[in-house]
Amino acid sequence: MGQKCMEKVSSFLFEYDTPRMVLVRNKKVGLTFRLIQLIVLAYIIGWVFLYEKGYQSQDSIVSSVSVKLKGLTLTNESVMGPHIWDVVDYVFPPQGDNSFVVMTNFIVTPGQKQGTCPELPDAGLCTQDSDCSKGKYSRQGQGLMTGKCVHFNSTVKTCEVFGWCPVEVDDHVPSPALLSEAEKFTLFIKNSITFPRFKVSRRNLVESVTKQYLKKCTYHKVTDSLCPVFDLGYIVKESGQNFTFLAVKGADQEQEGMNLALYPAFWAEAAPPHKGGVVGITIDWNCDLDWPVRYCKPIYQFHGLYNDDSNVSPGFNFRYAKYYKEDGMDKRTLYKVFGIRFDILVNGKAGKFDIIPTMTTIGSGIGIFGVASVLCDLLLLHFLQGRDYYKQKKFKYAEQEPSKLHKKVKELDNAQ
Ligand SMILES: Nc1ncnc2c1ncn2[C@@H]1O[C@H](COP(=O)(O)OP(=O)(O)OP(=O)(O)O)[C@@H](O)[C@H]1O
Repeated sequence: MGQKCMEKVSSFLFEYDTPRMVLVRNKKVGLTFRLIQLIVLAYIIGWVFLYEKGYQSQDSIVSSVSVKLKGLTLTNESVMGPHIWDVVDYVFPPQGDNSFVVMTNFIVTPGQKQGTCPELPDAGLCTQDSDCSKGKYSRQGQGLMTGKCVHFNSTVKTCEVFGWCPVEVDDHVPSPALLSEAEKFTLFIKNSITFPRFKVSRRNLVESVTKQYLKKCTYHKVTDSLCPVFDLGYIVKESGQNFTFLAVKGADQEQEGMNLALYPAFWAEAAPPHKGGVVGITIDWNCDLDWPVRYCKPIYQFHGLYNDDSNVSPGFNFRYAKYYKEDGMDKRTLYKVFGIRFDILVNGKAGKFDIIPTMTTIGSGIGIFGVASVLCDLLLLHFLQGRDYYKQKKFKYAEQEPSKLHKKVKELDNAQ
């Protein structure tokens, strides 16, 4: 018993078993094997290592964006007269968030005060007082109904409401847009990023953007691709939209019966099929930190968002009011603002050499080499003409144990 045990231990310690290989001298199989190995090698080195940088570990980006706009424009419409607009007047919110609206058009309702006045016909007509439920408001209404049905004009009667009077009339949107000059406004984007894992921080004001350059540069995708000052018109054009149309209602052409025939033919031709008043500005940072950090630079891209073909609620608008006191009474000027919304999004990742992904990639690469043997075995044992011969050579066949011999072995075992 003890001797058997010793034998097992010594065979465990002092023996090494290795699989026996069959060397096949066949040109077809040999060439196929090398070809597959070559393809696998090219895939591992070319794609996995060089293109996908399988030797690097990755980190995602943490970022912050702030903006500043500059530009002036003059409007001269009937209600307000000559009026100059600067950045404080046309950017919402003015604090420089990464998502903001630039006003391009508006409907102004001056001198509103709390009181009673007839509702607009849009909110519903009436014929008698009982059509107007006191204290209620209609969905499209601008005040609470007083319960009276009054003349809106000589032909139409609407419910009287208690609200900010006179009510806003917004069925005529100025066209061309009042602030169409907004196309020339400039947008300055400041973007700070960090890759916390690699402890690398960068700004979009990279080494080549000096104080002097910043004062006079304007972004152009070919000539000034690192300048962080952008013309709004250029951004909208690059996003595949048409500023002139977008500015009217914050929506592209063909919206709500805009008659293209009224516009010069080249506008209609130039206008792409996009609609919607939202422009996405993306800043991409893809940094290979095995190289000096100065090569880590932002790439700006512009996208037209809301590009659907729906005619329902096109564009972008909201209301805001400026309040003042006149003769001891609270009054306000109401603005329905049409604008273009800009959303700045930052994407990016950084990679740096790391031994763990390198070893993992090499390991999986070696594993993929096994594919060559599997495919060549398939070819050799199932498709080649001499497949039976190769099977004979590859496999050692063992028939079932002869029963007599089996008995003898058992007897010997028992005798021991
Ligand atoms: N929207 C913009 N368009 C063009 N240039 C801009 C814009 N915003 C800022 N700049 C210029 O970029 C530089 C850096 O701007 P920053 O806001 O840091 O300085 P600033 O002196 O406070 O700017 P400013 O007082 O001119 O608004 C300044 O020269 C500024 O004039």
